Amino acid sequence: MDATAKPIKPALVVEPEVQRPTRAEAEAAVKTLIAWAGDNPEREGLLDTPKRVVKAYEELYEGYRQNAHEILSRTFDEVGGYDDIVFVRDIPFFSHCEHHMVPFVGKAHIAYLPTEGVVGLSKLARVTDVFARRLQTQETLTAQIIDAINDALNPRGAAVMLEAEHMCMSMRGIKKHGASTITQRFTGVFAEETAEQQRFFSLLNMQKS
Ligand SMILES: Nc1nc2c(ncn2[C@@H]2O[C@H](COP(=O)(O)OP(=O)(O)OP(=O)(O)O)[C@@H](O)[C@H]2O)c(=O)[nH]1
Ligand SMILES: [Zn+2]
Repeated sequence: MDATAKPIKPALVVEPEVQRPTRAEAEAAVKTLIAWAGDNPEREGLLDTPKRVVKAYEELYEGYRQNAHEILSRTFDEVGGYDDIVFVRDIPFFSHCEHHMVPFVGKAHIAYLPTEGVVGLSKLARVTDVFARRLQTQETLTAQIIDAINDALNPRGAAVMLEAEHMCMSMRGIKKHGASTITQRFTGVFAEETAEQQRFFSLLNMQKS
């Protein structure tokens, strides 16, 4: 390998390294799971369910076919020299835990300090979805979002906080409805300077007008 080549970060790997089964194989697997749950996959109400589930999976897991770097590649320089904090909070997301394939649902709060122009605000929400629409842990999701922002925008600092409820803890297992999990990661000046970190928290807690 060329010693200067930049290694691909796992966060930016788009395609899983597995052979994708055919749609028919995926539908057959759903049929098996219906029977495993205890129902009859041949009864009328369930006949089209494998098709619908596979179609839903295409949407729920579309992040595997998307590229965060591409989404963040379009930046705007004409922002009147603005170089202070850009903070988008309360971005709703849905993901699925990689242990049980059950949803976890919550909000992302994302901030960065621009250096080379700013990115469209919606792109921060899109990047959240690129990684949320995969099988995840909340920790990995947090790390992948901030890695993608750092990689694409080279900001002076970035901060990502996620708060979510995991249905695998509410609907099954320990059954603790309402428990929320918070994960956060700071890089650059948000990691190095307490004052910047405090600014993140005060904006996070600021009353909405
Ligand atoms: N750290 C972390 N754990 C998670 C996440 N999503 C689910 N889990 C946990 O993953 C763990 C899997 O534990 P296991 O003991 O292997 O599986 P299990 O027998 O189904 O566990 P229980 O949920 O306790 O019934 C559970 O404790 C879940 O709460 C996540 O995003 N991050
Ligand atoms: Zn789980």
